[in-house]
Amino acid sequence: MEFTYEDLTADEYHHRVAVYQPLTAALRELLDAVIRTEVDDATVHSATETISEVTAALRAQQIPGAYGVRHTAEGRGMAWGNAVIGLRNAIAPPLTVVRGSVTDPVVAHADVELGAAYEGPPGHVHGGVVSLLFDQVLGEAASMTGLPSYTGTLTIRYLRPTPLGPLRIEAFTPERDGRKTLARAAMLVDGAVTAEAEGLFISPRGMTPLHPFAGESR
Ligand SMILES: CCCCCCCC(=O)SCCNC(=O)CCNC(=O)[C@H](O)C(C)(C)COP(=O)(O)OP(=O)(O)OC[C@H]1O[C@@H](n2cnc3c(N)ncnc32)[C@H](O)[C@@H]1OP(=O)(O)O
Repeated sequence: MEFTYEDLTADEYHHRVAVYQPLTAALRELLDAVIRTEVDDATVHSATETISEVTAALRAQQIPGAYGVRHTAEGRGMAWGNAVIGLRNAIAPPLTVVRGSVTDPVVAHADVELGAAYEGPPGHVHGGVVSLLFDQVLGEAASMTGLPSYTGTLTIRYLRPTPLGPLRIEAFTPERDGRKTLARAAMLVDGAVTAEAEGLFISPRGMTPLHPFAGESR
């Protein structure tokens, strides 16, 4: 698993953010609209054709596989295809993980609003999506020293259904032992905990440290 160095100036980086963020936001709106629309069949057929044309236009020039996890010389992360935080991934909620310091009581947190695309039980967040969000926030909390850490184990306790809408995840790392980090997190809605997670995150043998993580994920 290789991280990719992308030789971008800060201006080029911000330019790309300005180009792709609105595209992804528009597609995210489209996902929501497709789930909730009640227009007539002819309008749906016409929309399907229009979407196919847009897809063909974007496919005119493509990279061969997945986006990868890129980073710039300044240490800006560009996990833009990531399923949870990806700036170019409309499936991603998207989550912006805010990292503090490893000595803070809450080392990382994220606020996110989940809509119709994340439904499991009626009006509530799918259990797999709850797990997905926890995995990313815990992983980033564990990786804050700059050594990327991957999920070895992840246990979720679903205390009550999590309603769609705004929610917060708070993570902390009570134990760090060499390449292994124990991380815990809570999911909160209006200050009440709906789910808890605990995982062991492990940095693979021989992994090179990246720029120490601070601030917001991208
Ligand atoms: C950078 C931002 C991070 C974002 C994170 C997003 C979260 C993710 O989705 S990560 C993707 C999902 N996870 C994966 O794909 C991980 C797949 N597994 C692996 O790559 C490897 O098995 C990995 C890295 C976990 C461990 O491999 P390796 O470095 O060879 O471990 P190894 O040297 O055998 O063991 C190291 C220690 O960890 C323990 N260990 C290894 N694997 C596990 C495991 N799955 N569960 C519990 N403990 C384990 C070993 O017992 C050993 O402990 P000790 O040092 O006390 O003897």
